[in-house]
Amino acid sequence: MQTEKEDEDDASCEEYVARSDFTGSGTDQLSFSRGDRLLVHAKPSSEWWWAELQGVIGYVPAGYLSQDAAGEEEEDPSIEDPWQDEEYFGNYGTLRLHLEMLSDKSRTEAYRQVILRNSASLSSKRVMDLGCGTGIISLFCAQLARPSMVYAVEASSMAEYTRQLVKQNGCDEVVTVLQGRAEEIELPEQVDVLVSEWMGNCLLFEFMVESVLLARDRWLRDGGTMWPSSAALTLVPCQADSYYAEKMAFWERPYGLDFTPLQPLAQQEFFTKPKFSHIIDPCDCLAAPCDVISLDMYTLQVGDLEQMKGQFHFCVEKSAVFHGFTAWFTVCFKSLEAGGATVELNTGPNSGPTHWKQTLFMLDRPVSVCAGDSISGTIVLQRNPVWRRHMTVTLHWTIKGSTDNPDNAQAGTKSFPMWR
Ligand SMILES: N=C(N)NC/C=C/[C@H]1O[C@@H](n2cnc3c(N)ncnc32)[C@H](O)[C@@H]1O
Repeated sequence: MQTEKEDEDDASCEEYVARSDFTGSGTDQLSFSRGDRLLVHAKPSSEWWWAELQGVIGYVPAGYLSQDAAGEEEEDPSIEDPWQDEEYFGNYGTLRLHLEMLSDKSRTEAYRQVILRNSASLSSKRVMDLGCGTGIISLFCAQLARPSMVYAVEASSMAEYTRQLVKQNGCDEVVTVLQGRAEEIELPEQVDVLVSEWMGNCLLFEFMVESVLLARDRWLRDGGTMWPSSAALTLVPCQADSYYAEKMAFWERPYGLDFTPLQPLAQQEFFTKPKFSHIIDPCDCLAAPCDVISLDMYTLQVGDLEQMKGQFHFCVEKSAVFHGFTAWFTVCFKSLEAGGATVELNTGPNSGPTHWKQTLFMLDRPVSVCAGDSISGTIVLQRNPVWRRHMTVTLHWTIKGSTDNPDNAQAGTKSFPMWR
């Protein structure tokens, strides 16, 4: 028999259904699986609610929950595969993306340098190459070092060709190709080194990093090495005159006509999403770039990926038009030898070009800034609760003049879906 208080409590509780798995991080977040029915006790914020599942209480991301009207589990047919694996691995079953990655000398040479500089220490080591693609990293291991075994794991149909490449290059004694998702395959043993080239645009897009963390927890021995060992997302305020002219100013006087009524459409169409494969010229940077998010691949947890937050404070170095922010990433590979040299792969404007290039986030309206002004704020990478390879990047910024009094500060915020 429920007491009046319990009735009252239940009355204030609402039942929700989880639309996707969620792995909580920290003690106060509640983990759950898709289809779980949670009792929401309170909604302290629009993002995080206080909920209960089988007697356990904790914070849950509100975006993961839906209140299906009829009460039975209505599966949204459009969300048949939140990881879009069919399309994702389908793409990697063709050569286009592998050719792009292999043609990227900065990227591929960086991994080759890691193997070369650690070749002595790699002797008799067991290596897992997660998402090996055509197997280039595994072939470097067999060609430049003497590991005892390399498990080259590849989920797409490319794996059968990778097996041929391994045999064609006389590496089949050392390299074993396993076709399947890293989360599902079984290795005969733990490994000493987990190497993977998992970085997506803005570092995290595609969220292949989740697969790397799950494999780390399952197959990397204690004290084993993660390659990359760390990663950092870098941000800088920038001018983007040519992009702005091409997409927005163009409508001012095409062929002597006034097409400015189309500019709101242009803003919506060209500036709502980030511009992948932007190439920023170092002189477009309005301030010294700064690392806004840093990942330690030994301690990072899957739950941490739901929301990554960073802060920035830029001192504007030259008077210019502030069109937006540009982001890129750097990964580091620590040496297998204590004190050995770290190899770095930097995808920024002062390093060799890579296939990632940089990512440009255009403001809705450019702002003129002067040397000495400050641009400070936060960046939030919010993982999409349903489409698990996607995220939204939200920037909050405040521009303060060096001379103006503080209440002349200009604040702004904008969210950029990548891509849903
Ligand atoms: N975006 C960048 N940089 N690299 C993407 C690299 C992706 C490669 O790794 C494979 N891959 C991705 N995730 C997994 C997984 N969980 N298990 C096995 N293979 C996987 C893809 O099929 C591509 O061949």
